[in-house]
Amino acid sequence: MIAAKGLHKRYKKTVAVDDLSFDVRPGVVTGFLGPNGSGKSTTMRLMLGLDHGEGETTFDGERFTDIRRPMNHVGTLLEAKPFHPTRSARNHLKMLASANGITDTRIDEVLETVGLGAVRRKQPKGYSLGMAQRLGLAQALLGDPHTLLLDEPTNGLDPHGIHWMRDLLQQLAAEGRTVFVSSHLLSEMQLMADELVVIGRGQMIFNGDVDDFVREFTQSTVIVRSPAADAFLSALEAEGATVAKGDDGELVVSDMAIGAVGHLAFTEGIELTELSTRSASLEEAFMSATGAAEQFVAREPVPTATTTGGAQHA
Ligand SMILES: Nc1ncnc2c1ncn2[C@@H]1O[C@H](COP(=O)(O)OP(=O)(O)OP(=O)(O)O)[C@@H](O)[C@H]1O
Repeated sequence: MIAAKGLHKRYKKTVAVDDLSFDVRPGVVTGFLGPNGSGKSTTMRLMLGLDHGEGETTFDGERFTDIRRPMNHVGTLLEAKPFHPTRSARNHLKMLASANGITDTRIDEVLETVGLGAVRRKQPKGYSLGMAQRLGLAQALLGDPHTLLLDEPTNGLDPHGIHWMRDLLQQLAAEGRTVFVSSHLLSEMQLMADELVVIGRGQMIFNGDVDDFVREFTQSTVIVRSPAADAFLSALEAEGATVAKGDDGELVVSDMAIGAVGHLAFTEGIELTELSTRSASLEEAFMSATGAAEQFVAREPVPTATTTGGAQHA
């Protein structure tokens, strides 16, 4: 269990983390989301006491800096390639292992777990970003910790690697560990995380269940198909619903519950061939929740003369 209380960090005029408090519970994957520059990495550094700031974080009741042999309790991955460039992956882990009373068998075990068994004697300077992330994860897992704190672990991984990472983190959580992981891959997070901490400009936006986040920040719609679509559209609008008609004739109904839509069809004597709900995605919820808190907003591309058809051929 992680308990973060009153985390606060200011860089001169910038408040990077603004009085954040949250709990991360064991047994589930908790995703840490926020737009670029919202303070995720700073929060994670504060949690580990690697940055000066206010507030306190405890891991199963203890501050990270007070834990004897922290690798055996809290595994961390904060940046890719934090390795000596010419020391082999195995030697890198061996150095950490011997300082923490971890056996050679465990080193080979974690290298196999992360898929680096075959290249364990290679120097990390020859590693791709994805391989470096795997070595970073091996380092985090080395002490068989009960808690994992991972900043963008899927960064640089190919689709197979991302899938593998998702399965692994879910398995580690199912074993009862506390898994706190940041990522910009929202579709992946929707599949991987059970709970979320969402921040914007250093402030808490949401802390809770993924499904509740999607429900709170989006509107699910009701999809209707009917041979009398136009007549039903008018009836729905007369009842105050907002209705959009798709090219293929489907009606997308907002502001009315599915039961009320079905009841209206019944009272109007209109036949329906489909009546279903469409839930919004985590990405839609994230956009809606963090839109106002986005710090870096790109300008719309300006069309050039050639793309607007302004160029004339002689
Ligand atoms: N060493 C630093 N000096 C000054 N400002 C900093 C420093 N590190 C971070 N910041 C600022 O603090 C804010 C939060 O940055 P942080 O890197 O924690 O965000 P993030 O959510 O991890 O971003 P990203 O998603 O882009 O990785 C940003 O405004 C950033 O510019």
